[in-house]
Amino acid sequence: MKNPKLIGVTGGIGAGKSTVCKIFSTLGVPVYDADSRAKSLLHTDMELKHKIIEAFGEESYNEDGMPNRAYLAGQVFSDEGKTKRINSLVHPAVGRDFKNWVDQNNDHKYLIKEAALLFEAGSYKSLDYVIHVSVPKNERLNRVLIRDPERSKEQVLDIMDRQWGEGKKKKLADLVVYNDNKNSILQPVINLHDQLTLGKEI
Ligand SMILES: CC(C)(COP(=O)(O)OP(=O)(O)OC[C@H]1O[C@@H](n2cnc3c(N)ncnc32)[C@H](O)[C@@H]1O)[C@@H](O)C(=O)NCCC(=O)NCCS
Ligand SMILES: Nc1ncnc2c1ncn2[C@@H]1O[C@H](COP(=O)(O)OP(=O)(O)OP(=O)(O)O)[C@@H](O)[C@H]1O
Repeated sequence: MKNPKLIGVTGGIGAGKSTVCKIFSTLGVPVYDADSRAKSLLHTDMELKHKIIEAFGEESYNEDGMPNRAYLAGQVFSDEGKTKRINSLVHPAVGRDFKNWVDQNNDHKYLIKEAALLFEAGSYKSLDYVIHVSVPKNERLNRVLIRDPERSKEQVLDIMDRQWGEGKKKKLADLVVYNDNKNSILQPVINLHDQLTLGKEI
């Protein structure tokens, strides 16, 4: 057991967290994708499923038992109170799941937790370092509209309103990686990997 350092990768919707994490993954570093895990827990964690139905109604799940994501997105992203409600149900379940995952991957020098809401959810406090992937809001909007053709501009702006702004997150981050049209993320990520592999501080 190497008692791995825990590194968070965060950033607003469309910043490029998954893109950054693909590089870490290619370098052989295990990545915990909190957003995907959260979605998976919505149907595999029965206690969570019951709580979601209690809070948002039977329509929260399709007939095949899978979450009705479009319905849930419509519910939670347009209403701050409802975002808080789903977060208060999902985040503790993700926290437990992440702990188990760390225990299963503890033979690495460091591990990555990718999550959109590391700061908002407070879970950054249990990590060693947090990397914030930064891209101006307009550029993120453009990228998400290309990536997610099913979302309207208003829906993406609603999601952005549910997340903290760039300034607040940059202040809390240990390192900011710029993924705008002027900078490449490749070299900063490789440099970081070298530092962490050698056990150096960020
Ligand atoms: C409401 C759900 C079912 C909608 O699913 P859908 O496939 O439409 O969206 P997806 O999960 O891909 O989210 C799109 C983007 O929205 C952002 N986002 C997701 N959940 C939240 C949230 N609770 N608050 C703010 N932003 C969020 C992220 O940037 C994410 O990448 C889903 O987002 C969900 O289960 N959210 C609650 C879980 C959660 O908090 N996840 C994020 C951190 S663990
Ligand atoms: N430097 C870049 N230039 C242009 N497009 C990019 C760049 N980096 C990432 N993208 C694209 O932007 C989109 C958003 O990136 P990605 O999915 O990695 O973001 P994310 O932060 O994981 O988003 P989300 O919070 O929605 O999960 C993707 O389609 C990705 O291919």
